[in-house]
Amino acid sequence: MIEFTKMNGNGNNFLVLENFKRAYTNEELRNLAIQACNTKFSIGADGILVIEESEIAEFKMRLFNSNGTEGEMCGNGARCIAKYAFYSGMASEKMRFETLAGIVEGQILGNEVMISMGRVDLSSLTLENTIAYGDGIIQYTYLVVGVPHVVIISEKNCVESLEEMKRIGRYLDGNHEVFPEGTNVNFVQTLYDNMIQNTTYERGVEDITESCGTGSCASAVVASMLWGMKSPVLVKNLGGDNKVWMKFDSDQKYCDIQLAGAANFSAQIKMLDI
Ligand SMILES: N[C@H](CCC[C@H](N)C(=O)O)C(=O)O
Repeated sequence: MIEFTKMNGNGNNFLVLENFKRAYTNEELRNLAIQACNTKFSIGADGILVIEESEIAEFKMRLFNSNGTEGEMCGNGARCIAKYAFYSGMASEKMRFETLAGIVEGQILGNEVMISMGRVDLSSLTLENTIAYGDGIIQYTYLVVGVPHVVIISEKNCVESLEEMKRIGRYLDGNHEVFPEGTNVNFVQTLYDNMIQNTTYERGVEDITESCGTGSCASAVVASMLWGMKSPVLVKNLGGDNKVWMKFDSDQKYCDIQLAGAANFSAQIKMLDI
């Protein structure tokens, strides 16, 4: 029997698993993610968030996506883990934890959680790349915010439906010549002055999710660089809002990013039949 806590950040939902004594090997965690995240035959989730000991911070967060791959970072997941650590007495309101993408800082702010994502390297960022798709081309920006992200302006590329977003997402994620590690794909649209709509196809889930934290940050950076949007940018996702603060270096080569939004508990689960 395996005990999980189910949590979500704006509907981006995870099964939290403690693995302090390294009771589960990487292989077991991969298989567990594939099995437990299956909605029809098991519990269902976008991924498993694993908490382990860290030698350089208070604890370590790992993400195993629903297809069994391990992601380096997860913004919505980081908020959930911070809340989990706080409510289970592992950390105080302010904490530092390790991820494969480096150390992040979390702060509990009532029902919301703020995550300092650290410095994002923008030195190799080109805003308008093109790639062939069907009979035409797609214009996109590529940047890494902990994990790889493509940002596509929906209107400019005439992307209208979720089905089309999923098709484009799967096509780019699967194009390993251009994206050797695969990629998350965000579709962004301006709503008002400092407000955007962001819809994300997630690598590792191979589908559109309700929200993506690192994707919200990637889209906010692009909105700021392309449209001059001022920080903080309110990022509307299908499942709720994320707020993104950005501080660019004077030459725009680096950006310090903070992400805030909801993190909620939904269930305590004992998984049977493994
Ligand atoms: N949903 C996550 C991103 C997960 C990244 C994962 N899909 C990968 O790239 O392996 C977030 O809130 O930032």
